[in-house]
Amino acid sequence: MSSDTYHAPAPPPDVPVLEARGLTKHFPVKGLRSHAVVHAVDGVDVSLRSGQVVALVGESGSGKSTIARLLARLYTQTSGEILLHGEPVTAHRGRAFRRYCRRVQMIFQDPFGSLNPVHTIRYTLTRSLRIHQPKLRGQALEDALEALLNRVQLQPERYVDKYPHELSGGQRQRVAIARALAADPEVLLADEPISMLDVSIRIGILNLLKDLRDRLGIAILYITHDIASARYFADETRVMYAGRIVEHGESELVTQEPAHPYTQLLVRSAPDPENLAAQDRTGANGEPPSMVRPPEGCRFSPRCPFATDLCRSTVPALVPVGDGRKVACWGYVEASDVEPAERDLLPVLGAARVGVSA
Ligand SMILES: Nc1ncnc2c1ncn2[C@@H]1O[C@H](COP(=O)(O)OP(=O)(O)OP(=O)(O)O)[C@@H](O)[C@H]1O
Repeated sequence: MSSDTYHAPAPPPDVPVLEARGLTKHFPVKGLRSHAVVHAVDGVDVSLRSGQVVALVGESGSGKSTIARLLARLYTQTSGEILLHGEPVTAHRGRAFRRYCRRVQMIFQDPFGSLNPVHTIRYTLTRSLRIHQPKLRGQALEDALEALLNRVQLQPERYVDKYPHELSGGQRQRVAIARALAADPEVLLADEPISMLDVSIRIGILNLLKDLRDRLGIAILYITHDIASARYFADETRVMYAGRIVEHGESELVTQEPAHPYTQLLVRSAPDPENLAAQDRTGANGEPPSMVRPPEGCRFSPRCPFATDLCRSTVPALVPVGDGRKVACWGYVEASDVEPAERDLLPVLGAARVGVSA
């Protein structure tokens, strides 16, 4: 990165920098003599815009990391499209692929594992700068290295010659972010970037990412199981359950007035979102479903206290519920929008609809 100002080509305002449409990934199940697959991601749409953070929230195993890896082109999708500035992305190797990888960088959960312990910070960052900006030489390379460390709020003279084991977890994650910035990316895919860090330093990393969003105009996909951090950090929140998006909208709305019974369960179980198996006050209970044989219809229906036969048999589409929010739940579908025979099967969510116009 050669200066403080964002100089990637500005997309037209209504074209997302990076977009996924109907993204689907099925992993073959190894060892079985069948065509069984893990339905990790099914028909997911995501749009990332310059200077915006989108949070992807859900329990472990809901498919969040698979989406990040598909967008980073570490996996090939089973179906669906990925578009960069509105252009379909198809390359898996060669120059076009390398150009895509420069624009779309990933930050991993584990800053301990993602930095090579035998190299200094200078080596790691200089190597990344050389790969992504090969014209930088001599003093210009030194200046870029210094700018990168300043950008992630690490004093160059203090940290540049240190090894990863001499840094704290938060400092290591800052170096990992600096390495991604060396490519001058337009998109950062941050997969649980704070979950392995001490609680006391998490906010500092989120504030750094916010600063990159605001000052460099970077689009950020923030993957987390912690819906409270999505409220703090993300402009938009998408809630995933068993490979599908069940609700999305402005983070403030989704986190303060959750509409989908699963989002309500997530919000109620914060700050311990992994502890969802016990009976919840809404009556939702049980475990996430098998992803090899996911339930027909709404995948949340086996756990949902409001589920009817319609929920158990037919997948609900994402329907608008006002203020730009969409929810995939039969409880929000207007009776006039379904066949007369199905009207009696629409679930009545009662108190679950609080805060959302019917
Ligand atoms: N390479 C793979 N081969 C087979 N199955 C996989 C593979 N990667 C992920 N899965 C399965 O796909 C589903 C979604 O996994 P994924 O890691 O995307 O979920 P996640 O929401 O990111 O969970 P976590 O927060 O635990 O990382 C899980 O059932 C997982 O076991």
